[in-house]
Amino acid sequence: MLNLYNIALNHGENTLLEGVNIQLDAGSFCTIIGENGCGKSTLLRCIAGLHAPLTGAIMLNERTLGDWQVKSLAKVRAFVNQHNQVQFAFLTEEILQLGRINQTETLAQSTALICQVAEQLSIAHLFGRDVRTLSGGERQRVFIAKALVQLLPATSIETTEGASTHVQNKRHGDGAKKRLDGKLLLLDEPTSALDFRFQKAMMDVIKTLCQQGLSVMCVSHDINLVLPYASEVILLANGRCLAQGRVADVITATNLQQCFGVMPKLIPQPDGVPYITH
Ligand SMILES: Nc1ncnc2c1ncn2[C@@H]1O[C@H](COP(=O)(O)OP(=O)(O)OP(=O)(O)O)[C@@H](O)[C@H]1O
Repeated sequence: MLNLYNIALNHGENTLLEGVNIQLDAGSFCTIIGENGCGKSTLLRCIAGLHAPLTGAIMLNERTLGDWQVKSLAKVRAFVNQHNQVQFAFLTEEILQLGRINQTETLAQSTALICQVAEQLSIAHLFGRDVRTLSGGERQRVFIAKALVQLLPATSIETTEGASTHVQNKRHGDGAKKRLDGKLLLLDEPTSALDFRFQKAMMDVIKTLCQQGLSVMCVSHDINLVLPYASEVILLANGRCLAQGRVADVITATNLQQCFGVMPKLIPQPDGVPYITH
């Protein structure tokens, strides 16, 4: 659903990205890992349309980004920035409503979806609050919720099954997976401000949406948190893909040493994804 061909980007004499090729399928959770300043956010921002690459092409659902109409693109691609600064006195629910700005639906429909997503991400109690007064973690959850509100169909409802919750289509039931095919969520360090409980809760919500066809690209420094959820990994170094593919193939001591310049210890785990420590 997402293809990057030979992406390069410079800033002055500095090469920020070079020769980046990526293919992402529907339902994939791709995590991007690499040292500070290697170009992870720059890469996400290119896909988000905030930087124009010097060379190469980015195609979403087999259409070049530049060929998309802005409103259509906003319904299938959402970006959560690393820093969510707000200049004006928006209420939490107003931020979420911005996620539905391109939809042709009634206020009741958008409000219903917003309430469901807010409930799922445990931010409903923040309605009525100026987002500038929220804590870092509360604000991070609000902006991830806004991105989900932007991508989800208005008919989504929230259900609870045992300990886990998921968003499911009221009318189509088990046809849920089809509904999010072709939709892309770009996350730049989405759990950096979240506490122990919400880190896992957030990852579980996103995993469930991936099972419904959502594709996710997620930059994170919290390797041990994200790797168990990742269907694929990109190791970025100096703006180039050092390695990319399945976790088992990419997450090796040698690759990580090459990426970060320190030799890690990989402790085997029952799920096959090693715990990485110094
Ligand atoms: N507007 C800019 N002007 C000059 N240099 C920039 C600009 N934006 C980014 N850079 C540089 O590009 C490089 C890549 O930045 P980027 O934010 O993509 O890194 P990152 O891998 O996301 O890092 P981190 O892990 O610290 O968030 C860095 O060296 C950064 O200083």
